[in-house]
Amino acid sequence: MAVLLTEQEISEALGDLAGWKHEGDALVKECEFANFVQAFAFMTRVAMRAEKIDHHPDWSNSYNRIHISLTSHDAGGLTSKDLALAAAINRELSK
Ligand SMILES: C[C@H](O)[C@H](O)[C@H]1CNC2=NC(N)=NC(=O)C2=N1
Repeated sequence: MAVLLTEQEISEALGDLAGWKHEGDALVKECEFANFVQAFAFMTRVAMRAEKIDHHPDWSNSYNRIHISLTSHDAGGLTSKDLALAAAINRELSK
């Protein structure tokens, strides 16, 4: 099982993760797109990345908005896998 990050490790990492906030045991981000198709295309790209790193977002979609929450369920909090997925999501958003 992955090791939980310390508060200091989390706040340091957030410096490089634009738009992400630390809430409880999760990193959260709100995304807005031009329309539903753009939002769903983004979710599909992220789904492929999530499968590759075997770490998956908790998220919800309403038309052009997506609420994303990342946590490591098996570890009971934030791990390096959440940071890796948050960085991968930001890379997809910047394309
Ligand atoms: C067996 C497999 O590694 C686990 O089920 C993985 C898959 N994806 C996961 N994703 C997230 N966010 N948390 C997990 O604990 C988790 N566990």
